[in-house]
Amino acid sequence: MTAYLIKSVSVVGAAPTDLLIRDGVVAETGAGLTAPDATVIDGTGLVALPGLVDLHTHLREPGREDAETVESGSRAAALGGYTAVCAMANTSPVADTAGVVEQVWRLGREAGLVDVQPIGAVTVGLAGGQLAELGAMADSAARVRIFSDDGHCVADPKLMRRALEYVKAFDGVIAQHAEEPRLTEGAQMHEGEVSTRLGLTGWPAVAEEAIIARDVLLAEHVGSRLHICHVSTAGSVEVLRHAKTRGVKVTAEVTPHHLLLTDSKAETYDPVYKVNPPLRTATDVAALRAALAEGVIDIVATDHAPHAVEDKECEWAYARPGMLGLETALSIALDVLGPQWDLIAERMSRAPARIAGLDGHGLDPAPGVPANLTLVDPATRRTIEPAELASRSRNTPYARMTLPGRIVATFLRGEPTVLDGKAVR
Ligand SMILES: NC(=O)N[C@@H](CC(=O)O)C(=O)O
Repeated sequence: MTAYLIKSVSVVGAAPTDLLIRDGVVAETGAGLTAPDATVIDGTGLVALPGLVDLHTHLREPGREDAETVESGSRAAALGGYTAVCAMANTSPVADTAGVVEQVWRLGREAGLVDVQPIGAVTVGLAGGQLAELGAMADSAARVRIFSDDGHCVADPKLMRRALEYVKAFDGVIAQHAEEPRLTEGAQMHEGEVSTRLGLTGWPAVAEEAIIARDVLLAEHVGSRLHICHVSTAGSVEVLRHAKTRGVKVTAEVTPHHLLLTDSKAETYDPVYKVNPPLRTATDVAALRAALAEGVIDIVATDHAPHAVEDKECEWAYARPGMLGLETALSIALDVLGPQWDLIAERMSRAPARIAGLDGHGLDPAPGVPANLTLVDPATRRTIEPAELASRSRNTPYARMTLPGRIVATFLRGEPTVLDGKAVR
């Protein structure tokens, strides 16, 4: 195993120091380190962060390997500074059995570029009718702790209650896609001034807020852990604030795109901006940013949703919802939050690792800690070219935008997955 000596790097924004990586761990930190056998990396101007952890990634394997595979998604993740991703269950077949979650887990190990932690479905086939084999998935080699029907809401309150009760036994968490389906029938975009003008059916904010309100009360009643996927409205923030004040065990995520883009993008009729939940208003964006800074929203999660060209480059009404996220998330966070490195480390690494219970991840580089880390160059700006992305899909909403920050290197247990901004394999 090669040793790496990173010279003069700022660890999470602190004064520059040297980091020696050896045998999979951070062996030493301090000024003026030497190690004749180590490969030296000049860290001047770079920031070392604990490897990023994504709680919400769609890897599309099994079933839609034309859009993404575990390997291509893992490479995109590593290039984005990630060392662990949680793979959503809406594959084909659905990850609702021990067999499928073990398959995804094994493919992740074989790719070896990030730790892939499968998420299990809450209900059989994501159909919302009966609970999936939560216990078997938890006991499997994949050790599933997060369950989600993401893409679909667990709309039946009784099933949601059962699921919360079930996972409590092993400190699992239900990650809810909060969307009251009766309120979003035929919805194409956020319900508001722009949807009225464009004549597109709206997805009202209340469809999200009503489910979050119901589920924080259920989680409180059961005493179980609830996580809310892709929070998108100012009203949701208020419901979450209330729940947290009451001590409900609820955590929440926001996506990079909901922190940056608004429903005005729909005016282009370019389906690259079609996503679930939809892009909202500038007021919502401001509330989400404030909630993230304050901690009412715990984490940034990408909702990386790759889609094949034929599913995106068509009429708006027929396009699938979803956007790429892994290779641009850190840049968007830097753009939105500025160089608040401790906040970025907390919201994109430490907190998601805690929620997912991922050992060895989300730990600041320090002696003895597994060397899962990423090196960021905050001074470089780069222009996003879809053709250059490692993802198999091209549906990035940031095409040809110039964004701050470049991932220079990523290490997974001491081995580089990215060096000089390029995937090692
Ligand atoms: N977020 C998205 O817009 N799409 C997700 C699932 C979903 O609809 O939430 C996907 O799997 O493509």
